Amino acid sequence: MSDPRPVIAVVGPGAVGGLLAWLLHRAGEQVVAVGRDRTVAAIRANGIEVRSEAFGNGVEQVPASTGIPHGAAVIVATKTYGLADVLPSLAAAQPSEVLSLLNGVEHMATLREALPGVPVVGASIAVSALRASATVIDHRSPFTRIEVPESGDGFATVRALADAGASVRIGGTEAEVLWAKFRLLASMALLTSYWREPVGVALSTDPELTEAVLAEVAACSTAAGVPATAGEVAVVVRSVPAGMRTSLQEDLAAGNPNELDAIGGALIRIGETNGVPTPAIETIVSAVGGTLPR
Ligand SMILES: NC(=O)C1=CN([C@@H]2O[C@H](COP(=O)(O)OP(=O)(O)OC[C@H]3O[C@@H](n4cnc5c(N)ncnc54)[C@H](OP(=O)(O)O)[C@@H]3O)[C@@H](O)[C@H]2O)C=CC1
Ligand SMILES: CC(C)(CO)C(=O)C(=O)O
Repeated sequence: MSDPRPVIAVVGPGAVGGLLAWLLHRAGEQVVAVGRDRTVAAIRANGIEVRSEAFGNGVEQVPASTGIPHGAAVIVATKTYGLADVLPSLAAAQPSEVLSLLNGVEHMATLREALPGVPVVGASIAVSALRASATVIDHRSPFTRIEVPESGDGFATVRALADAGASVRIGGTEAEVLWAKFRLLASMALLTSYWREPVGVALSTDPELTEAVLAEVAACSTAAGVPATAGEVAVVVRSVPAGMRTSLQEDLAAGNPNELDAIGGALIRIGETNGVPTPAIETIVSAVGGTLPR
């Protein structure tokens, strides 16, 4: 007899969460988009619309709620700065599992501390998605790749995402998965935000600064237990399409709340803890946001 499919709650139905909730609902999963009042009201009124070359265009009437159903299998897709606000309701819902798709490396400790006894796994997602409005999502990348560590093998959310059409790869430790994404994201996000240019121009404008950032990111990764060289980071970063922009850059340009602290701040904190100097990253963080960590 096959396992009954659990209710899946997507907490944070923005660009990433909305896209995944839409995909899951289209695939026939029992999915609920869990958000704040205005977004929930908008989804109830309009459904979630996705505009995507990869998946096609369409509206799905995804059920929406401000509360997490008890015992649900949860996908967390808030921004890092929104995580603290959802932790109490997440803990109260006693989820059967929690799959985090947040960018960054510091949030997993926070999640685990709030959810003792709950299976929690940190995965990463490579996708380019942007909200055109509260309920309309532009899926701009031809890919939607989710990297899940070995510990997430068997998660109902992972199986459902794969069945719904996301490209899911399972392998490695959580630290390896999160740092692989973080090394790429942090290098690109800091340089694109500093130069206010797409990746290609941001990497080539000041080669010395670029090399310094890549070396500091690699050194922090190594210090955190996931060895990497600047050369390895450079190969991955240089394989990204030159015209790509990052969500940190977009958020800073729009004056929106942003993940500068979860990206640059985290690297500076990791450097401080491990005796790794991060002068280039500090210069960029000060210049773009003035938000140096405590
Ligand atoms: N967009 C992308 O292409 C990519 C994003 N990521 C990562 O995925 C994560 C989500 O990003 P993204 O989807 O772009 O972000 P969005 O801002 O589009 O969506 C975030 C969602 O989280 C909700 N949220 C934020 N703060 C709170 C809060 N305090 N309480 C409850 N809900 C909250 C928002 O609520 P509301 O609806 O009320 O605004 C929104 O629904 C981030 O860590 C990002 O770095 C990773 C790869 C690519
Ligand atoms: C790496 C990138 C640009 C796309 O996946 C991203 O995660 C972001 O901009 O937040």
